[in-house]
Amino acid sequence: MRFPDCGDRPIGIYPVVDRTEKLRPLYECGITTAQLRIKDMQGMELENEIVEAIKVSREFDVRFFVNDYWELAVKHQAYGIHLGQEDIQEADVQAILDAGIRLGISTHTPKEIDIALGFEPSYLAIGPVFEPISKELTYDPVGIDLLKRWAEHVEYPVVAIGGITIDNIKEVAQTKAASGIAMISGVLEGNNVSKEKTGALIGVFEAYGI
Ligand SMILES: Cc1ncc(COP(=O)(O)OP(=O)(O)O)c(N)n1
Ligand SMILES: Cc1ncsc1CCOP(=O)(O)O
Ligand SMILES: [Mg+2]
Repeated sequence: MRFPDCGDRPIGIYPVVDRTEKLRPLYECGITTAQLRIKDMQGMELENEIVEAIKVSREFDVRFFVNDYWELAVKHQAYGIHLGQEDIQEADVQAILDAGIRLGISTHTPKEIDIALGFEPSYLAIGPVFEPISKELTYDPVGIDLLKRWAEHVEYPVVAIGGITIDNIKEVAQTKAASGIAMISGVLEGNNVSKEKTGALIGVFEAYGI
């Protein structure tokens, strides 16, 4: 079932945004992987957001993932889809594979890692590394040591997520366990993209990451 990989470059700093308008400033900073995670739209408004996001991501040759809405990602040929543990059980995984679209899966425990490995995904996200800022989770923070230990058993690219900001990213990058480091609030100043923070995050990843 193996899903296509994300290419030779590390996934790198991997912003997760709630609106397409946030993507261009991130791409202008040199971001090469990003995700659109919309929780407050539906219908044509949602589909138009995704179509526009795919368009601007292709313009910058960015590896763009859609969160949750796998049918729209397949319909509009997004680069990839990110699904959670519940979503992956309900999705038509074969249809995603047949469409040649990449698949990222969330994990929070060794059991969930084992489940995700069964899908042979393009990457496997592990989190929350620290206390998450933008999402309430029932899972305890994984921490740096377990991130390293769990990632050792994963032969797919690992993405770390959860509470990661410019203040703590160095210790995550130094594990060299994560091909990608994802965040929601870490690239923002209020509700706007901070090019300064984004550039600093990229600098740390390039200096200490894989
Ligand atoms: C890179 C990355 N990792 C984890 C998540 C969380 O996805 P999911 O479990 O589907 O939860 P929601 O984001 O939908 O609340 C993610 N989106 N991206
Ligand atoms: C969606 C998600 N999945 C695990 S933690 C998280 C929220 C990440 O938000 P932040 O980067 O602001 O902590
Ligand atoms: Mg989701």
